[in-house]
Amino acid sequence: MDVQAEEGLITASARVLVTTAVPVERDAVARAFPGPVTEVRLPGTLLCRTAAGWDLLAAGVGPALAAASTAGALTAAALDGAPYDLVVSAGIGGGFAPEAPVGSLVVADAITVADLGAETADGFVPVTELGFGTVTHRPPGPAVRAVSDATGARTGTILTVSTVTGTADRAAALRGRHPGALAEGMEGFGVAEAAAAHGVPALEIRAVSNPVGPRDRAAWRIGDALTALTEAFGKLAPALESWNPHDAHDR
Ligand SMILES: O=C(O)c1cccc(C(=O)CC[C@H]2O[C@@H](n3cnc4c(=O)[nH]cnc43)[C@H](O)[C@@H]2O)c1
Repeated sequence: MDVQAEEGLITASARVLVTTAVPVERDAVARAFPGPVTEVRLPGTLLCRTAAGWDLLAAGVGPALAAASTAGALTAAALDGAPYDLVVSAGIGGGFAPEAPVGSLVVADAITVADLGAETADGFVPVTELGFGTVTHRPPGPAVRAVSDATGARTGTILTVSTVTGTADRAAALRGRHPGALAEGMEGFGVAEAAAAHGVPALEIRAVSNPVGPRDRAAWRIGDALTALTEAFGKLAPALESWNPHDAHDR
């Protein structure tokens, strides 16, 4: 161990857990890594470990299952004496026009749950204004910049929703409440909640497969988004390898 490592200034390669919703997204991430992928069975779940040591988890669709699966993997790693340094929630998502067109990439500087709260006669009230909970997790700035610089991803808020937006009115309402929103998905906030419970920083990265707005399944470009996801991880993995987890709280 060199002097810098002893002083904790530089760590060995960060231990990274990447969560996706479904196996096809996990496999798109895996294609970015050279070498074989090995399977690691955990109680109730299956990790895919790349030759670079990154663990990939298809954690399920929606914030609840994503949180439960991510928490399980984090707990297993901690009990094994090899806790993760970083969790990355990744997948396809909806993009708000015109800033995040189909095929583009977004990295979150805020991971915000859009529909956790109460409906009132005066409109939606987030759970924090009711006096409890959290609605936003803020990823570490240096890691967000490393991803953005490496991949060209736009940086902004990624919303987590339990119901996919399907109308122009709903899209406009979300943008009205969250002017910095560039994309929406269904898992990021759940993953970030699990990571926060373990004191581990979290990122969210979405490759845009469809516009947020009126439902139009013919407009989905899932293949293009999965290709963008593979290309993004090919660039961001080396960038995050040199990111120091001790910078996690440095904005
Ligand atoms: O049936 C529909 O109209 C519809 C439109 C978009 C997405 C879906 C899904 O069921 C996919 C959910 C899955 O993919 C992520 N995702 C992709 N696009 C979006 C979106 O526009 N809004 C929210 N989530 C999206 C999501 O993270 C899930 O993993 C159905």
